[in-house]
Amino acid sequence: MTLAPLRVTRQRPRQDLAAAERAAADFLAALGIDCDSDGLAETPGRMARAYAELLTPRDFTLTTFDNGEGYDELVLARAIPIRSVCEHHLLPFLGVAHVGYLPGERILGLSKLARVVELFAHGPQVQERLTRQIADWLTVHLSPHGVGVVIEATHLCMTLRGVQAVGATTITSTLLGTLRDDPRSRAEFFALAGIAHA
Ligand SMILES: Nc1nc2c(ncn2[C@@H]2O[C@H](COP(=O)(O)OP(=O)(O)OP(=O)(O)O)[C@@H](O)[C@H]2O)c(=O)[nH]1
Ligand SMILES: [Zn+2]
Repeated sequence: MTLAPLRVTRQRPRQDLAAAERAAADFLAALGIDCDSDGLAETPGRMARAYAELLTPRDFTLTTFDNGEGYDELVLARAIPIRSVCEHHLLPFLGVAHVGYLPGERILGLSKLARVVELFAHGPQVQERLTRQIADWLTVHLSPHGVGVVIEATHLCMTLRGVQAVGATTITSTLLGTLRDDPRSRAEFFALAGIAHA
């Protein structure tokens, strides 16, 4: 097998944690929350660091391999944990992603499917775009015959506040190539992902 390591790095946004901490303190003060008590004194700093962590993806090395053995069955990673923040409220949405592909020229290490999910989950997102970005990225880097991505998530902006639809989950999917066009492959993908599909 031929190794083709590829270091995946994201252009990190300029981050000024001290400014973010001051802004968090102002934000809380504007909402009438007094940070002078012992318990809250460090909170603006924690908020700044927590959001910096949530919004910044980790770099990783992606190694793809020639599909020398010609493996042509579905490869699927089920229930990859997903955590992101919605770009409308900057509140978390949490759930799982099922990511599969029908190998073409290239295959990749199984852990990298979860890495790709993590790469796009960081930063302000909407679930539909996140789903599509994962599928497109795999299509570009693996030239597979098909790609399927399903995300099932709970949005805290929908459950904790607003409409307070506690327990509601949102499912999004992107199917490309054979997984979109061939009913048998599509049904197999949904069956292996454990999703009821008419
Ligand atoms: N399509 C989509 N919508 C999202 C996502 N995350 C949050 N939203 C929605 O974004 C919308 C923002 O609507 P607005 O009316 O501008 O904001 P809002 O007044 O806070 O809306 P409510 O949540 O209904 O109180 C809401 O309907 C959210 O449920 C997502 O990933 N995809
Ligand atoms: Zn939201």
